[in-house]
Amino acid sequence: MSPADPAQAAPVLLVEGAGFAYRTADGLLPPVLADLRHRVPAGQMHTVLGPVGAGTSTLCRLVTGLLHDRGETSGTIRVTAPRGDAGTAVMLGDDPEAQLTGMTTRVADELQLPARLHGVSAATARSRAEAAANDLGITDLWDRRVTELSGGQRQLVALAALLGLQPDLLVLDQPGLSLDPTMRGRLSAMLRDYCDAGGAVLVTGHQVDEFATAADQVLALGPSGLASLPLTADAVRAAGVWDARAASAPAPGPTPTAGRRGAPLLAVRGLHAARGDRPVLRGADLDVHAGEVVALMGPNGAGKSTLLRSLLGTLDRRDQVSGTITADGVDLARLPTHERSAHLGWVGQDPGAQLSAPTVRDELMRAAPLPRRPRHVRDEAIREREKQVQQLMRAAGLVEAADEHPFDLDAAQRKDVVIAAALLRRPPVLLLDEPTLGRDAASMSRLVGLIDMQLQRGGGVLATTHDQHWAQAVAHRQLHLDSGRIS
Ligand SMILES: Nc1ncnc2c1ncn2[C@@H]1O[C@H](COP(=O)(O)OP(=O)(O)OP(=O)(O)O)[C@@H](O)[C@H]1O
Repeated sequence: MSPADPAQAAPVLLVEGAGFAYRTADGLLPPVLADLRHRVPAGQMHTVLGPVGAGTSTLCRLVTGLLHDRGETSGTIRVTAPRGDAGTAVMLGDDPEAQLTGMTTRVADELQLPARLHGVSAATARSRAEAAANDLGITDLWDRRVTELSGGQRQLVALAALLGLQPDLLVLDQPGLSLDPTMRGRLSAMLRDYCDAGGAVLVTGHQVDEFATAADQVLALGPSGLASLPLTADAVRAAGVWDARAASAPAPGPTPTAGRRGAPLLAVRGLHAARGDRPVLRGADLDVHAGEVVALMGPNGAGKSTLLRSLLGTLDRRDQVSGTITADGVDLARLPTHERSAHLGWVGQDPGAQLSAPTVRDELMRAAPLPRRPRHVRDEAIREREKQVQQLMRAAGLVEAADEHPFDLDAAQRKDVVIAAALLRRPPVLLLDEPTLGRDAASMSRLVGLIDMQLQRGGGVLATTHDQHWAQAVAHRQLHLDSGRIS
């Protein structure tokens, strides 16, 4: 057998009868993964899809050796280099906020750090970083500060830094999360080149996107393990996965025309915003009417989050904002953030930043202030809140997670907790930054259910998203932000 012969050579990734069970203080939990069998040969990209909770993220951590002390592994998992020695595997995780090392200030340093920490010479680390930045189209970020990147920019910088390690196996958990369609296309082309150069790639996720259609094999992860997944609409639906290629989301409540007859709930005119000395918004205008969902689309770094945060008044002090923001006849631009939040409910890109209670139920019970006295009024308000919380947890599919710590939930569920909390404050307009990230089919339906509750009570929604098909199916109007203006 010659290792040079790809048909005979050991696969880069061998998974043979593998499984994993997490350990808690009370002992081993039932296995999340059991008896998995699969091989990824050099030169191939395989995509494993499954609903939230199927274990796709656990699979990524298992094959990259990140779970040793978290529980019990069974079976064999082996990564092999082309010459037959033990190979290297690296993983890009699914949390865009937690991707970066936190040890550098500038993007150029962040891109070189992993290679430098693995003993690669300074000159080689730099040339690899330059090549990766070039391949991913992020050379313009080279001199930027790491803290000043948008969500999508962070994701690409983290990936470029990992590429500097030249791993045999690249494992990517939901790499399309936070990326605009152009960047998703560019990344999947880059992964193909990586395979053509002899690497192997394993991508996991909950959605059929560019990474599934570009893969050599697509598999579904379900209760009975891994099985080949044909990318037909029926098979994808049966696997519980969201099909980002087709507009299959149920549309939410009231028709836009009904709401758009009256004055808008929110009117934004001539909004300018600069992050430090970098102009981002250059005179953006938009309206949100009662009963409508407005989707705000635009490339990574276009300024969608900047726009939402300008409305709420939560940009940094050194950032400059001007323009008028009118809600219910009030110019919000003159109000401090806590007063704006009576008009605008906020669900940011990183739901973790908005969670503080030890359980989901507590988070929702505390979402809006309750009267302190007299006692009977407070008791009545608590009973009413409990009813609302129960109803929202049912709509958000959170009943079983009521007593869990919000940080133990997956990213989409965490976001649903924050949306439910925002709904309890009954804001006229709900601002959702990337609500579609990381959702499977069931979780997309629950999102529409929550949005529908806001519309049914006469509110409006302004949501940023990179999911064009979701926007087509769910939004009553789509706006495009580019070069600081909205069209
Ligand atoms: N704290 C900050 N300081 C300075 N510049 C920033 C800061 N945060 C973001 N930026 C820059 O402002 C621009 C707009 O970023 P923003 O996060 O609003 O974009 P976005 O459209 O939401 O992007 P994405 O789709 O990737 O989330 C980008 O060039 C980004 O690098």
